[in-house]
Amino acid sequence: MPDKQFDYDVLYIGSGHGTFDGAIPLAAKGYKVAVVEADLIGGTCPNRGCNAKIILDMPVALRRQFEDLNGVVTGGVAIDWSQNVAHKDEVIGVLPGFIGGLLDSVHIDVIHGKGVLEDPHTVSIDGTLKTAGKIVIATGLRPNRLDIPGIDLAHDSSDFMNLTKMPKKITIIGAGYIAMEFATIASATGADVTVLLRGDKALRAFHQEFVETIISDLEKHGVAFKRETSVTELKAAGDQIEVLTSDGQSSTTDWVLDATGRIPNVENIGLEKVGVHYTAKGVTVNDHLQTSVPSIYASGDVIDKTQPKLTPTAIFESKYLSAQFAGESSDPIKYPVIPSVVFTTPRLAKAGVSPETAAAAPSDYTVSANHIPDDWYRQASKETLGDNLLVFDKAHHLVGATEVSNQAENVINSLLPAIEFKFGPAELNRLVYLFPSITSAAYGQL
Ligand SMILES: Cc1cc2nc3c(=O)[nH]c(=O)nc-3n(C[C@H](O)[C@H](O)[C@H](O)COP(=O)(O)OP(=O)(O)OC[C@H]3O[C@@H](n4cnc5c(N)ncnc54)[C@H](O)[C@@H]3O)c2cc1C
Ligand SMILES: NC(=O)c1ccc[n+]([C@@H]2O[C@H](COP(=O)([O-])OP(=O)(O)OC[C@H]3O[C@@H](n4cnc5c(N)ncnc54)[C@H](O)[C@@H]3O)[C@@H](O)[C@H]2O)c1
Repeated sequence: MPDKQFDYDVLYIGSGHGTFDGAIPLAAKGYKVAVVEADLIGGTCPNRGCNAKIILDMPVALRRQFEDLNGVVTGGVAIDWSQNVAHKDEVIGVLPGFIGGLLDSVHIDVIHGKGVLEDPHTVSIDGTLKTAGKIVIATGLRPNRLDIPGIDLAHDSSDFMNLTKMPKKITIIGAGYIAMEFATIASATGADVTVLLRGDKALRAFHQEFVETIISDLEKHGVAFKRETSVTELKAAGDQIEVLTSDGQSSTTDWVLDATGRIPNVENIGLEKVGVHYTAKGVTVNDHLQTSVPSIYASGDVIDKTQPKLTPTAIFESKYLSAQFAGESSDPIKYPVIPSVVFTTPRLAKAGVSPETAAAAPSDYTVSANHIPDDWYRQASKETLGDNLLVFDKAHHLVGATEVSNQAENVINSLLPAIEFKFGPAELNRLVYLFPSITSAAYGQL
């Protein structure tokens, strides 16, 4: 029950999904909760991550559908970038107020400013001290900055999403989620895009054959990929930027996106002073998301973890902590199957046991392969490329799926209950789906 010796029962540092999905139900149960936020309420995902990005991607995905249905649908489709950004701003602009309103509705104190740990129960916010029985570090990640001369000439993902005019020529450093998604958006909007890969692989956590499908499709759409090419320096060259690379070459571009990863916000928040352990990957926690200081927990992207640093993971963790703090459970955290998707066109999505794990243990798993254009439902939208791999255990339960296609995120989402709850024939036979639909197409393959 609420503890009267502190200002709050729980104080969260950061207001992203690692906080608010759990803080709101906790406060609704009568616990006294505070949220400290140095920037926009709601954190990265709504303001400069998932929500913002997917709005900019909507016309890009639509353009792809038009392209596929070319001949059936006639007339060109061009993306007006400034309208696209204006639309994004209109939709996400209200989100901090909306999320702030949800916090307010359950009497959570929102304190604006930078939170710094002073002791195991005290946080200072720009000089004001607040105490809490429990403190949650949910400070998230920030963009990595390459350590090369001239890096100040490069930009990050937030700058890209706020561009008022799409540059003619864009160079992207890195080949992870942000690089591939933003290369897709920029190219579809008319930019001449070059992606520089330090090694020879993009999207390392995904099935490489499917990653190559995306790369060759982007290449067909004009994106250049240069592998084994590290950037050594950026130089101002009039209105342009000169990009010097490890192969001794140099090229000019209008705009550079440094998409070399995101790093945890663990510095200058008092972790050393209070004794909270952390690594370069984030705050170290036990199986109750508790740090090395028992009254201090961590949630969301700032945790050093093996699970993907994504919004669904942050939501699950903040809800887990909420139930712990309310005394509803004392179980260690047990992560469900966490799906992930790269919003390129086509999309690349996956969940559960990977084809690589299955291939390494052929006595435990079987894998079935499906070519997307063979399915009549995908023929309806003239999808011309795409594949999936479905992984089954010995009892023929679906335990993993990975797909590259225009509708991969919806296929993987549809299959998720079967993977998480290990549906067998009895459960599968009880499920009927709206027909025709992507879900019925997805289950038709099992
Ligand atoms: C461009 C981009 C696209 C993305 N797209 C997707 C997607 O499509 N799907 C998906 O699942 N995930 C996506 N992500 C990842 C997703 O945004 C994160 O996983 C999610 O936001 C993590 O939530 P969080 O609460 O842990 O951290 P954040 O949302 O980063 O919140 C942390 C908050 O803490 C605040 N803060 C930091 N230090 C302090 C301090 N000392 N005092 C006070 N406040 C502080 C920050 O200002 C921030 O608001 C994307 C990320 C980016 C950058
Ligand atoms: N669809 C989604 O769910 C989505 C979309 C965008 C971002 N995100 C989240 O944001 C995080 C950050 O995305 P990201 O794309 O910045 O990171 P990432 O970790 O996915 O990719 C980083 C890329 O930079 C490369 N790199 C790293 N150091 C480098 C160096 N010194 N020189 C050259 N290349 C280097 C890596 O090899 C990799 O290709 C993701 O891990 C994910 O959690 C998710």
